[in-house]
Amino acid sequence: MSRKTSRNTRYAALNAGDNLETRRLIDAGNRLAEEVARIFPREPDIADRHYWLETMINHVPDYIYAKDLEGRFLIANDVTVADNSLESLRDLVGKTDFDLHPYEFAQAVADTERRVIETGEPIFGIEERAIVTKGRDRWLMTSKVPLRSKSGKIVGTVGISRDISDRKEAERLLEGQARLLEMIAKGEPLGEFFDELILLIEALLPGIRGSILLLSDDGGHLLHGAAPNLDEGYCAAIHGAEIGPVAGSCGTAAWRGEQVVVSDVFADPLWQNYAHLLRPSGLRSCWSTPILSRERKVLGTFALYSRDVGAPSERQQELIAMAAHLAGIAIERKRAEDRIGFMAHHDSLTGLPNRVLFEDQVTVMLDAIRGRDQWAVLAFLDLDNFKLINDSLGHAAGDELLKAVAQRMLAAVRKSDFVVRVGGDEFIILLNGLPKERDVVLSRLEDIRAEIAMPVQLQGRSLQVSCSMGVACFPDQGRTVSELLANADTAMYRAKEIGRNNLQVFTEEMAARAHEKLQWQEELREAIAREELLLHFQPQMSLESGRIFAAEALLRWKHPVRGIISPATFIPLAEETGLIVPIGDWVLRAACRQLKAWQEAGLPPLIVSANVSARQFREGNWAERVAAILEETGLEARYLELELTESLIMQDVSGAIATMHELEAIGVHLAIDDFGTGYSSLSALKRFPVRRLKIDRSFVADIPSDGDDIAITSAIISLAQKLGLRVIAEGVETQAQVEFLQKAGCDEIQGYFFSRPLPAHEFESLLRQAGCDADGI
Ligand SMILES: Nc1nc2c(ncn2[C@@H]2O[C@@H]3COP(=O)(O)O[C@H]4[C@@H](O)[C@H](n5cnc6c(=O)[nH]c(N)nc65)O[C@@H]4COP(=O)(O)O[C@H]3[C@H]2O)c(=O)[nH]1
Repeated sequence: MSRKTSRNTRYAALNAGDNLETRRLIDAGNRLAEEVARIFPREPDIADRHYWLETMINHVPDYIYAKDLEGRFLIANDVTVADNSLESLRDLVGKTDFDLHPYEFAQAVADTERRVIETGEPIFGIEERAIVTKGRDRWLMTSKVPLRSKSGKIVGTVGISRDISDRKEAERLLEGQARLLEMIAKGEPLGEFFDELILLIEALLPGIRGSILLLSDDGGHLLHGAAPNLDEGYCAAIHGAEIGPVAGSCGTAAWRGEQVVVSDVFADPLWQNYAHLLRPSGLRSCWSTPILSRERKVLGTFALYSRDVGAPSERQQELIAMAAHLAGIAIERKRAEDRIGFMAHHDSLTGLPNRVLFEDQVTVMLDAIRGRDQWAVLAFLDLDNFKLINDSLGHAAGDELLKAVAQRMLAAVRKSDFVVRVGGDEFIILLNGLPKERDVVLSRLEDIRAEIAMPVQLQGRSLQVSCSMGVACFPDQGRTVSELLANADTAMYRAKEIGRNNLQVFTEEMAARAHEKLQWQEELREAIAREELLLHFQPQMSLESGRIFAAEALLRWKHPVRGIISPATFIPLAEETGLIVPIGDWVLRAACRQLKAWQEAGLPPLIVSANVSARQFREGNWAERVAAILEETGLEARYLELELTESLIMQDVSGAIATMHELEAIGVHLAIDDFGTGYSSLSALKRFPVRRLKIDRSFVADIPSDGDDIAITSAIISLAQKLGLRVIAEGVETQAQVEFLQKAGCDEIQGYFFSRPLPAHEFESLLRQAGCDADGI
């Protein structure tokens, strides 16, 4: 016995390797041998020994058996007999595995035993799937050693097999879970994931069939998810079934948000409307568990069907819970992915496709139309005065308006067309496959414009918003996406230029104008650096003293080719492009520097006034910039007057007043230019910290012949007097105008009557001649 023990130990060392089960098996054998040696007397009675041995092996839960050279069972312990569904050892002795099990398994066993017999070498720890005819299939870990006679001759085999089904199942579950998690991580299609999940559960629970149903977006119906081994007809019949308090296992589970176990579908009232559908399949029980989100909202159901009547076992419940949990993760993950994908390609406010999606798809759409006798029409669309609505009614109202407009556009186009929000209040509409007829195109687009212009109810008000459109047709007005976009943009620009609320189709002439404008813009950008800008000065005269008290600095551009260019030509461009900001700084610096130079040259005190554009004024730190320029040029603030147009102030009255106070605090004076054109209210005017009103040239021009202009001018003068403001009339050209203004009580005049704007040196001569008197400084 001790000799055998040491041999076994040696085998263990040789063959077991790292296999834990094998090692345990061998250790158990070794311990058994030692125990037998300890318990048995040295020379026991042979019958006792036989009995003891038999008792012992019958207590071992593993299968222990010996076979002859032909694989016939010679002896086996009780568990081997019982698990082969036999009554007694006698029923087993003399049988081979071919008598007991399916051919393939029996053959595999016979092959192993043959090897042991032929080599005389034992084999330890073979893992084999025992596919048995009777009883349940199981996984075994088997060791086989040669059975020898007393003389050492091999007369058969001895086998020990341990049922390792539980361990194998746990391993299989772990592997399956890992595979499923990997599928989730890789974002594999949900259908494939569900199939894999159900197949895993079905493999772990033989005879059971699984199904996954998904809750519809409206939350009222269950839709087919996966059921790889359920009858297709049954799946089709329950697809779209309504959920409710009496709606089979799944419909009821989704309705209640909790597991519904139906042990017998033919006896349970929950199945009254569905049982007949299941009858052909032979399935009897159905246990359905809701698949829940992290917030515990029902996403769908995971159901198991069994041929047996009954409820799930503890083990089955564990698997159901695991499967429903994994399905929930996969669905949520997929939805999050879909959401991210949607958000990356759509505008979050309106839900319309965004520019990314447009750029992804537009080429394909254009390619589809290429070669056909049709147009794809690309329209840029911009809401007119959207900013005003946004600023006055608030962003929430602006958002509502955008949503309403987006819906209207969508409703006005066909499914094959494309409406895109490019940003802010800008949209692109791509109409696909229109006949090449200008009238048809225009009428379609005008219909869309009319839809947009229908009143919208916002915050209890009825609002109407118009839009400007720029249009380019593929392929005639752009053969590539970028050409088409650029040309539609040019047409859109033109639509805005001619007063908004209209539609312009791209023309070559527009392109030429746009090109020319671009050139102007470049030249203007360089004009500052090339020192092509200069100032002219126009005197402002007091009607009381008849003397010059101020000079308005007026910008000129000395173009190397085009000669002197009037600011009326280039200031609008400078404002549009933002170049007015550096240009405005230059003007202010040059004006202050010139006045300081005149002061240092001994000329009497004089005010210099400069125009300020809206864009400059809106620069956040504008008052600081003015202060810095005064500091830099050394001019005292009280000699500087800034002319703000009435319309500039009216764009944002409270913001303008705040900036005006900042300027006032520095010591700079302010005047309102073009007064009378911007509809400032009397109450607003009272709040402006200004010193002077400048009557717009247009009212002065027809004085004294035009009665209306006389009335307006007189009203402005008396208004200014009442508010304690000085008033100056600009554009004064005639003696008659001067006389009228004098009589009306106007304080000051500016205009060709007295002098045109002059270059600095000529203005200086005029000053020296006429003298000056900056009263009130
Ligand atoms: N018909 C007529 N016109 C007269 C008479 N007296 C003066 N003018 C013109 O009227 C304009 C007065 O300037 P404004 O109303 O501020 O109108 C200015 C002002 O809005 C803008 N501007 C000029 N310089 C600057 C500047 O430095 N910055 C900004 N932002 N705008 C400027 O360009 C506009 C045009 O400037 P200019 O061409 O210099 O035109 C000047 C001046 O030459 C007259 O008796 N009859």
